[in-house]
Amino acid sequence: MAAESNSKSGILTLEKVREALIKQEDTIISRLIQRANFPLNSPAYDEGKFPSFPGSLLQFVVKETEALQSKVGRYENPEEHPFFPESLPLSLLPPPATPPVLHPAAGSININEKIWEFYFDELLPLFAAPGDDGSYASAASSDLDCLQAISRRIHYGYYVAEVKFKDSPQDYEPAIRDQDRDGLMKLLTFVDVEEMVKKRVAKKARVLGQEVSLVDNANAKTDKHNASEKYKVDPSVVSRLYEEWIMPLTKLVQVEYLLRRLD
Ligand SMILES: C=C(O[C@@H]1C=C(C(=O)O)C=C[C@H]1O)C(=O)O
Repeated sequence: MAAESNSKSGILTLEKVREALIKQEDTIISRLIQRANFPLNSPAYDEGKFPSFPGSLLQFVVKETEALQSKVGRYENPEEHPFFPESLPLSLLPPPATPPVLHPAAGSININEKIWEFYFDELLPLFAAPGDDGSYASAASSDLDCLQAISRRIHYGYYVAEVKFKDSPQDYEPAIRDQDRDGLMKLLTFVDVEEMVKKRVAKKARVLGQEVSLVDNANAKTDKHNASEKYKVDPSVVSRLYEEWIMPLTKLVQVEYLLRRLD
């Protein structure tokens, strides 16, 4: 998957980086909707359930998919990280010709373990209905699609951090020299932007996840936010995903990157 053009061109502005994050919202929400087409399908996550695989069916799907994607250069993009980095095959393509935009520190910051944990332990049960319809391969591929979109969004924090640093090195450098995590967190946090993000993603979940029918529903016409209206993924879950996990982890990536930015 190609990185957005701003990450390749070297002309990084906060506006462009934020535009890229906004586009990624659509991808994340569409993928959650896709996963919600299947019930939880818990046997896909049981280790040893299928003797043909060493771990769970899900782990098998993720490892095999990542091996293939690694060979075609997916992980040459700094914002793309594998969930199983151990013994991945190398890319068969020549390295990217464009000069790197980021400090090399980006390569050593991978918080996919945290992402994996919250996705399976907390998020998935909030939007996948209980039950088992036997379509384990589809559910597992769909999980990987969600995980990759969320991971990419969170690790995009490198670009956010880089552009904020370049815009005001005089503010960031003292905090970096003091290795002051709290100070950096304060500098890079924009509460009003975060509030807008939460509202926008809930709205997108309402628009992208509405049931479309040829018959007009009188209630839907008069009350767009009717509580009885059914969405494919609950908009409040999407808003919570951003509030509790995506935005805090994007900021964690920013802090980790900035702490190493002067190395
Ligand atoms: C990503 C940014 O940094 C922080 C994290 C945000 C996010 O993850 O959406 C939003 C606002 C900031 O507090 C930004 O400023 O756009």
